[in-house]
Amino acid sequence: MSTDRDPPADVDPEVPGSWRENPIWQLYAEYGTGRRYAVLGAVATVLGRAFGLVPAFVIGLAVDAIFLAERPFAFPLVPEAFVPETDAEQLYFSIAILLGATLAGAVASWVEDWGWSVFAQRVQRDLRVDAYEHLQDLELAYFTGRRTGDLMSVLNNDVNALETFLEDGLSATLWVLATVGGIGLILVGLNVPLTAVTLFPLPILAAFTLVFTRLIEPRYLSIREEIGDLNSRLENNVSGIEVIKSEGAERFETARVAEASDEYLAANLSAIRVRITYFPGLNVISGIGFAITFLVGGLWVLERPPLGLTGTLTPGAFVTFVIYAQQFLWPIIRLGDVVDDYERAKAAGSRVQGILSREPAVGDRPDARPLEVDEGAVTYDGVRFAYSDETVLTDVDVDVAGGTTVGVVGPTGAGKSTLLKLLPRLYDVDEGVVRIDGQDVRDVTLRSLRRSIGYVSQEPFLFYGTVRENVRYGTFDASDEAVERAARRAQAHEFIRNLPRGYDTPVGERGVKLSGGQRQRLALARTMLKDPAILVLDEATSAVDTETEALIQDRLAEFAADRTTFVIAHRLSTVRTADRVLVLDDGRVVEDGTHEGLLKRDGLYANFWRVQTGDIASLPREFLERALRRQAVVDFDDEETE
Ligand SMILES: Nc1ncnc2c1ncn2[C@@H]1O[C@H](COP(=O)(O)OP(=O)(O)OP(=O)(O)O)[C@@H](O)[C@H]1O
Repeated sequence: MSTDRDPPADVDPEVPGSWRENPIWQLYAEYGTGRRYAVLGAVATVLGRAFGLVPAFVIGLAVDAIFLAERPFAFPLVPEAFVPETDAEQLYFSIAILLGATLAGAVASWVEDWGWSVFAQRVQRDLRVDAYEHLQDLELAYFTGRRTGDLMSVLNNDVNALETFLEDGLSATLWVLATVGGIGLILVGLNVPLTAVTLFPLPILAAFTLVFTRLIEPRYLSIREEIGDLNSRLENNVSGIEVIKSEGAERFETARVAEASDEYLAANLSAIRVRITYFPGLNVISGIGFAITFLVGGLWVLERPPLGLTGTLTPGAFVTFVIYAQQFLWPIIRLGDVVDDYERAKAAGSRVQGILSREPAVGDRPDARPLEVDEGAVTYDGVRFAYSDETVLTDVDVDVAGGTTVGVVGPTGAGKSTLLKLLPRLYDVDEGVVRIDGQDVRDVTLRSLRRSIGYVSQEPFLFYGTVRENVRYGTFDASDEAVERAARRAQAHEFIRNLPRGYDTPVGERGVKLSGGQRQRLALARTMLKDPAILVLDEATSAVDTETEALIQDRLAEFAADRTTFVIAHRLSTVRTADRVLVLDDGRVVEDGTHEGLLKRDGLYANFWRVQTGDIASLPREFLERALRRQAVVDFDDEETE
């Protein structure tokens, strides 16, 4: 089964050998539903090539039959009755066939492009939607372990690379086969020995192409790596522009971008050096081959067959040979491109497959039932949890009666957020059980579970859209009145009204910039509209000023009265009125009671209270020493100071 420690999306999984396991084949088998378009494209490709070969043949025939009278004016597929008799008529007939073939070639080319494009575009669309749907079903841990840029590049660049290959690569392969096959057939029909001479450079061209592919492959790979680094740097810098400016780090960053660009440049130049040698090399080889055909054919027409060859060669057949011999070069060059596109598409396909074949670690069990919330009682029973190697929660046993408001406090990194992320199964426990009204959260459907829990985080995310759309997010059928009611309850209505277009003001990326406190209030409104049975507020009001917080608290108390509510807060005044306060330290629940009770107990909570009421002088020395040690652990986490 997959784990957190799987390779990131930009690392190609091993591609198995059998063609059935080839990622392009697998994706084609699954998504190539528009196959009839591909078949249409293929037929048009072959026909188009056939029409494309007609002119050289007709010119050769016209030279021989009309001008030199060396052979009869006869076409392979045209009945004799249709062929005119006089030279002038034969010339017009030849021109008519040339024009007809050109026209038919144009129609075939249109059908070819249309068929292949529709086929490839459909695969691209279906594959992207499917890969996205699958990706969003994967557990949160999958996302936190990966760079956003990598995942974006799978959904964008890799899916596009596949589309390019399906659209251009497959048709180009057929085009090459049809060209070489068609020319070969005609040449063999005209003169077998000279065909052998004309085809002579083919194996040399193929070997030369193979060497080129071997040399260029690692260079292309290194270009992809360098562009990945450069993109990550640019993406990071654009997101962090505020820090760059406030730290006056523009020159430093320009130098870093220049450095990444230099590496990209070097990688590109290295590939360019190989590529620009390849194409002239192809020209030289095929040019020599062409010259040999010209020489042998020329001598043959002028005097007699050279090199001990036998048979006849008419001047017209010689012209046809010369034209076709030149046309051999292009299929080979195109084949080089196809091989290149194929390699790229195979790597891209295996990355897309990497996402599609991954089973979500957090998902519905086959027999999952909808969650039934009655009281809203929450139980943590012997819970242990670790993010990969680091154990964050140990032996957590908590019983919360339905309708209770529970404050959760503790030093930074104690595991408060993690504890509550286990409730909507953003992560699954490693040991123990989390229950809601006696039902293991892993036994119920994710949809019903998450509908029943409202989770407001410290840094709420706003989608690009209007304020109204953001509040309505998740409760998509809510009326405008309901949206406004929720906003009033979250103390957001007043500031929304003062925005340029009120509830219709665009926010989120590229929208009006809202303050941290305003964003938090929109997120609260979103949750209040959802009206969940269980509410989790994770530092949900940390960014609002104390005066607004007091107002929000008042409304929240009313909202939380009949539902189970967890409130994580550093500001202890926020949890003071809670029915119960859990104090977490180093992944364990170390204190549990009411505000008054915990003050009397004179433990960790009481010391936090002293800090917040400014009574630093009466803090025990031991508390300060522990705080210092804890800071060291938080700051230098990987050095394991404790
Ligand atoms: N997605 C994650 N992947 C790996 N480790 C994580 C992840 N999220 C949190 N942690 C680690 O787990 C520990 C507990 O984090 P958590 O956010 O639950 O603490 P917290 O008590 O809510 O802290 P704070 O008060 O600072 O928000 C920390 O050491 C943190 O570094």
